[in-house]
Amino acid sequence: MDLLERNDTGGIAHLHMNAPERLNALSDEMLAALQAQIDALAEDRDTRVVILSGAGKAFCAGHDLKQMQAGRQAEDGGKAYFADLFARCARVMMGLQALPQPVIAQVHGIATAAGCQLVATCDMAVAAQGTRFGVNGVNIGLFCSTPMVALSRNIPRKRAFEMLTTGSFVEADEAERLGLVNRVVAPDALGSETRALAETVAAKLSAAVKIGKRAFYDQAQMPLDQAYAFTGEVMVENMLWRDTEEGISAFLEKRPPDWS
Ligand SMILES: C/C=C/C(=O)SCCNC(=O)CCNC(=O)[C@H](O)C(C)(C)COP(=O)(O)OP(=O)(O)OC[C@H]1O[C@@H](n2cnc3c(N)ncnc32)[C@H](O)[C@@H]1OP(=O)(O)O
Repeated sequence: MDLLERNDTGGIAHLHMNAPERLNALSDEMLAALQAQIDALAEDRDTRVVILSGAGKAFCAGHDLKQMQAGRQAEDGGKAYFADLFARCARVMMGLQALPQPVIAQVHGIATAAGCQLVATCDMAVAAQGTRFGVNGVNIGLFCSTPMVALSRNIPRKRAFEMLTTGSFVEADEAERLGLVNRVVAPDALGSETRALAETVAAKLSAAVKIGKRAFYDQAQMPLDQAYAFTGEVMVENMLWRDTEEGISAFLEKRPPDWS
């Protein structure tokens, strides 16, 4: 059984973390497996949408605490290992955001610490009722500074700060109100609802979704005037495609588009 299973159907790549005995903790091996899939997906022209889920009773419980304790046995107390670990984790998170395809987290059970960071990093998320979200590193004396980057950019500042400093969990309904997840569904409908969202996006003109995803994050870094100038250029490029001409013609002629 692979640590990270991949199943491709209908232009949707489903990545399934499969280390339930450690609640899919982000071990060195799990980070490497995620990075390998990110590298492959970045070059994959057939995949339109990615789903990320976890096996067992939790989506992901953050960094692997057993490996972290082992890492500190090195002569330098683990300094080099930890620096490398957080750099590798950051590369995975930034890689997910930089993927051309939208990534949807399919979340159940618990998503905590770097696991909650994964949810915040994904472009969209669907959660099962009963899922709990936290950044509870502070409970073990480890402030979740790197998860803070994604969390503070995705939910209101004061609520992010409270989660980081109290280590307390947020229930699924509140996660939806905060915008950490798009929707909360019955546990037995989690797979089908996530798949339906993925299929809706996969049915759009993939090239448009892909330049749109890149522009979504790039423009967020810019002052207002630059953001309008930049997104205007993106739209000009998009308008010049034959498939966009076809999409507009199809609308005007009241027929489905026939994209290349
Ligand atoms: C900058 C970012 C930093 C980080 O990400 S640091 C990691 C921070 N993460 C945590 O502090 C979470 C630690 N885990 C927990 O607090 C609890 O778990 C949960 C609340 C998530 C779930 O509790 P429950 O449902 O009671 O499960 P269970 O019996 O504690 O866990 C099942 C098995 O999974 C192992 N496990 C859980 N989390 C981790 C982890 N993060 N790294 C490695 N192993 C983990 C346990 O030890 C245990 O294993 P066994 O059955 O052998 O006793």
